[in-house]
Amino acid sequence: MNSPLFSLEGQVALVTGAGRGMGLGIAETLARLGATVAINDYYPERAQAAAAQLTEQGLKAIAAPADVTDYQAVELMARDIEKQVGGIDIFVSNAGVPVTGMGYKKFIESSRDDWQDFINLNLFGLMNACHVIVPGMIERGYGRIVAITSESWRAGLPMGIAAYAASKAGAVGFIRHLAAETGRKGITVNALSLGTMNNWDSEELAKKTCFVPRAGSPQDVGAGVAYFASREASWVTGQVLPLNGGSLTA
Ligand SMILES: NC(=O)c1ccc[n+]([C@@H]2O[C@H](COP(=O)([O-])OP(=O)(O)OC[C@H]3O[C@@H](n4cnc5c(N)ncnc54)[C@H](O)[C@@H]3O)[C@@H](O)[C@H]2O)c1
Ligand SMILES: CC(C)C1=CC=C(C(=O)O)[C@@H](O)[C@H]1O
Repeated sequence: MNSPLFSLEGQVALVTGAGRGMGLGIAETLARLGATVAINDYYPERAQAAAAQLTEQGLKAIAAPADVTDYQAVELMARDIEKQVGGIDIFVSNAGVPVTGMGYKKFIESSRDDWQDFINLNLFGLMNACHVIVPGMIERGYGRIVAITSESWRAGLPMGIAAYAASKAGAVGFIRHLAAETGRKGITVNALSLGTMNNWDSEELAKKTCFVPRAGSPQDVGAGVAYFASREASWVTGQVLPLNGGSLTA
């Protein structure tokens, strides 16, 4: 019998920063589609609680704590996931808000240390994991990579997030090149670009700025990732899908 459309049965997915927020929504969606999900987070107890939340619902999940900005920690994490549940078929790079917070600051008032946190997480965090995970995907001839970026990579905003936006733009440049280098090996690499989401007290802003007048949810993000992560999306690569309720249309 053919599997149902968009089934991820038998596949292993790693989602970074999945202990809460958008990442947890992504992990739950992929698990509901049948994947075994490795829940990464910087905070081990957060990763464990999220994995327990999913397994209590009868879904397949394990905790995979690590700081994604630390290359060696990512290597160890990937090896451990492989040992426990098998090679990683789907990688979602979601961790993007530093554990020190967004630290909103006008660019000229920010320091090089402030910039470093964003670049380390959104650019090196993504590159570390891809460098570790892609060789296994190439060996198996299959892989799906999804990076979570932010509409701030393409829209100038006066919110004091220039370094964050630059790190997200860097991630978009990177995924396009990785897509070009891996498309012939059965791997697709795409990004979802998020607008105003519902975990940052931004419902009022979203009501004013979105055609669909609400902030986006972890379930909205999970559904977008599920498409890119599916076998069915095998001809979609190097693309960025805006997920923003219509707040930006160009
Ligand atoms: N929430 C929004 O409004 C919004 C808007 C646009 C884009 N985004 C993007 O969506 C993604 C998820 O955001 P969120 O709002 O759910 O974030 P969040 O802060 O609610 O959760 C992110 C998780 O990532 C973990 N994390 C942080 N640094 C890490 C590291 N070095 N290694 C491993 N885990 C780490 C945190 O511990 C946290 O549990 C991010 O990439 C963010 O940039 C969010
Ligand atoms: C442009 C707007 C929809 C927007 C972009 C990026 C955000 C982010 O924090 O990453 C949002 O807060 C949002 O306002």
